[in-house]
Amino acid sequence: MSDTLSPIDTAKFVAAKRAVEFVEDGMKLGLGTGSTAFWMVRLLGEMVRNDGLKIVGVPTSTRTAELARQEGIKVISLDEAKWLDLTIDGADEFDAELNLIKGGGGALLQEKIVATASDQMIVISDVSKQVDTLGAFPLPVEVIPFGWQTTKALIEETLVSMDVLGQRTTLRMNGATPYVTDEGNHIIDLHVQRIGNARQLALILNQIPGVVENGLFIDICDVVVIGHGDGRVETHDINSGETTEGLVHFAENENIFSDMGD
Ligand SMILES: O=C[C@H](O)[C@H](O)[C@H](O)COP(=O)(O)O
Repeated sequence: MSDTLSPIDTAKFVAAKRAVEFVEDGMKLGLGTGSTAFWMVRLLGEMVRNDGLKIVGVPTSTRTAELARQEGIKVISLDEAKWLDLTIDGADEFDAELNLIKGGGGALLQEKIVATASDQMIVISDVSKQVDTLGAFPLPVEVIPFGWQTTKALIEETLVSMDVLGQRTTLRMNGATPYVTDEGNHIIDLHVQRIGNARQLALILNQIPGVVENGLFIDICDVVVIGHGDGRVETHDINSGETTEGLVHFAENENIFSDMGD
């Protein structure tokens, strides 16, 4: 459908384009992180500059804060906002109940705080992230650097005690050094293959000393907008049970594609 974007980027773009239709004047928005959320922030920037949309945004990472400012979106802190109308963010996996794995880009902690402090969370995703059971994507767990090897061992013991299929854990690296999150923490990725009881695992992981937060988002997401490479979008609302389908039209020469940077 698009000569400018690959099918995967088209899918991400159309999901974002449909999701920003939920945004209304005066809203306080949570701004997600990642390659799908990138389009959402770009589109909101256009709406602010061209249509006079009045919003304030609470970013979920330093990357998103920088992009939002570049786009002319007024950025405030969560403490200034206190509560948000809507958060739009990507995900690494989502299931039929709209439970999620997030944190592939390392931003899960701020993302979970921001999404939880929102009346509504919309996930934007390409169709490849839809799964029957969460867990094929390695589950990120944010840990404090102090004693991280002990925390990692405790996480592995927990996986064994819960009989989780696949108990390998790896410290996320950034080249030769451990990856460091915006909060100065590390991330341990859990290669569990399949998470039978995501609700229970999310609770138990957070009880391990040294664990700050895990990437399982349970009962937080309200709506998922799924984009396809041919421009189709599906929207599922978990609260109303409503599902809609449509086609998002966009012009190849939209300004938004002219300075994509990367
Ligand atoms: O930490 C990163 C976030 O949870 C992202 O929303 C998630 O990894 C999906 O990112 P992307 O849209 O780039 O696939």
